[in-house]
Amino acid sequence: MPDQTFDGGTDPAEPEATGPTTADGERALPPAVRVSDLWKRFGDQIAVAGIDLELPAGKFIGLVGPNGAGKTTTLSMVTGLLRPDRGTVEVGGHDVWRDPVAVKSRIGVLPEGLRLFERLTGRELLGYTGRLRGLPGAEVDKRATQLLDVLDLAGSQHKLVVDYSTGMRKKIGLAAALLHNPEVLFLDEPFEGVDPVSAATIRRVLERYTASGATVVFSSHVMELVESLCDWVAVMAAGRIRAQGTLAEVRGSASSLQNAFLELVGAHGRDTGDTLDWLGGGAAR
Ligand SMILES: Nc1ncnc2c1ncn2[C@@H]1O[C@H](COP(=O)(O)OP(=O)(O)OP(=O)(O)O)[C@@H](O)[C@H]1O
Repeated sequence: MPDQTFDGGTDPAEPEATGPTTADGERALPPAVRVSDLWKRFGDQIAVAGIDLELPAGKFIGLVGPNGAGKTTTLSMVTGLLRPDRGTVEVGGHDVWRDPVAVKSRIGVLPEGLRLFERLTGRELLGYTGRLRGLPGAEVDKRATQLLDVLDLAGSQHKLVVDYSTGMRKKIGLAAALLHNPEVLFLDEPFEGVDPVSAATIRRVLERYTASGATVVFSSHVMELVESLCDWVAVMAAGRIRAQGTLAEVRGSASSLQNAFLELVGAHGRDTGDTLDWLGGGAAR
């Protein structure tokens, strides 16, 4: 359990600690997330086509793929927001659809298209979220103060969420997702629309969180970011997993994750030069 993250006590909603890896990292932990034969179809569109994933505990995990690959659909099913057509998902050994309460007490989620209670202030939002999570009021106050401070939102804590910028919304959403000290944190595009200063802040918080034994799973298109942050990567394209493993395994002999990614999704050397021959100052209007 990553309790030292915010100097918090153990979460009363958490019945037992999973325990971090040993200093030498030798002790094998059960996977944080296990996905088996997961499918989702929207009409004629197969968004997720039978994926299997085993996401190791205590790692910073990147789920990458081109637009429309099925990342959001996968994360929505894994976090219990969208019912799969077929397949199973386990978080910490608990089935997401058979045992949703056990799973939801162990996870934090920053979904795509984050919906927040807009007419609350940032501070009120955290207070409300903490009480919904069953935390005592004094503990919620303490953790909220620390999170607002660390995420550089203390000066805006009494502003209504509706008046927050995109980056501030991501940060207050992240604070709400972390408040109950989850074992696994799922983030859909956490750095999109976030300025470099805020991105560095978010990054520091997440690095500290994983260093204490917790697991972060995040989706992104930004390969440099994934390469610099993640220990473990899953590459998705057209609803399937093309590769999964440590960063070194997925990168293979390619010079960068970006190049490995382009190979894996079949986009290397794609030519646009001839098709757009009308585009540019020298071309006929
Ligand atoms: N509610 C829905 N109804 C119909 N089709 C959907 C729905 N949600 C997703 N899809 C389709 O499923 C496929 C996967 O979409 P998804 O949003 O999971 O991809 P993604 O990898 O998250 O993409 P992006 O990186 O662009 O956010 C796409 O073809 C998309 O159009």
